[in-house]
Amino acid sequence: MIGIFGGTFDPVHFGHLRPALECLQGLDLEQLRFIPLKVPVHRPQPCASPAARLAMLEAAIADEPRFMVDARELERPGRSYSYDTLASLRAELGAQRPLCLLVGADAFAAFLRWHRPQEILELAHLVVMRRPGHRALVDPELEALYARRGSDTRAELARAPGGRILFQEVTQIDISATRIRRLLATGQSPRYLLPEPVRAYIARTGVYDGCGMGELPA
Ligand SMILES: Nc1ncnc2c1ncn2[C@@H]1O[C@H](COP(=O)(O)OP(=O)(O)OP(=O)(O)O)[C@@H](O)[C@H]1O
Ligand SMILES: O=C(O)c1ccc[n+]([C@@H]2O[C@H](COP(=O)([O-])O)[C@@H](O)[C@H]2O)c1
Repeated sequence: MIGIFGGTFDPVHFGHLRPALECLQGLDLEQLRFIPLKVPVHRPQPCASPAARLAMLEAAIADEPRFMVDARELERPGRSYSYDTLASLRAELGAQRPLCLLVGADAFAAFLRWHRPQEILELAHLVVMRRPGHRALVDPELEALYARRGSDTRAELARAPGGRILFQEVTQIDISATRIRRLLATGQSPRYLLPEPVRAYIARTGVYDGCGMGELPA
């Protein structure tokens, strides 16, 4: 099984990395691809450039052999729809290989408003990571989807290319990229919230200088 973890990663932090590693280990994934988006469908444009977010991701995962960065969304013009990304991965990896799309609880809560959600679920399994302060099953429609597609076992995911939804227990880490950008905007250090090479990259390049504070999630 291959894992796919899409995000803005503006910047990548330990709230991404530790839960992602626990999914990799818990589901015994062959590899986990971090896929930074280019043009968000659902939120304002990222503060750091695609090249900077890519460089920070590469620095963050360099020591974990089964982690890799996949830059296909950065190379594709237009909005970064997850459906398009999964369709292109499917074309490369074949119809049968199980794909697991990792999403945090907040991303999953909005899943039915994504572009072509039903088709996404045909192309891949969804692996939902709980996240502090966020509910995953937020409405009856999503609950109904989970009632039909929910799964508790890795074995069930391994048997099909996609179509199941699994909640993976992960360490709860209350870190967001918004909070890190706010610290930087107020001249405070983000040290220990993200990997040291990423912190050093930010300090060296000034990539977040002049970036707004952003809204903290409620
Ligand atoms: N602390 C965390 N715990 C679990 N999942 C997380 C955490 N932070 C982010 N994620 C998940 O990682 C994916 C990418 O998130 P993203 O890059 O938007 O990070 P973020 O910290 O939420 O950023 P921002 O604060 O800019 O919205 C999403 O599926 C999100 O739910
Ligand atoms: O394709 C969509 O319609 C869609 C809508 C919202 C979010 N996503 C994807 O969900 C992932 C997490 O998004 P975010 O904002 O939490 O970084 C990222 O890969 C987004 O491209 C995708």
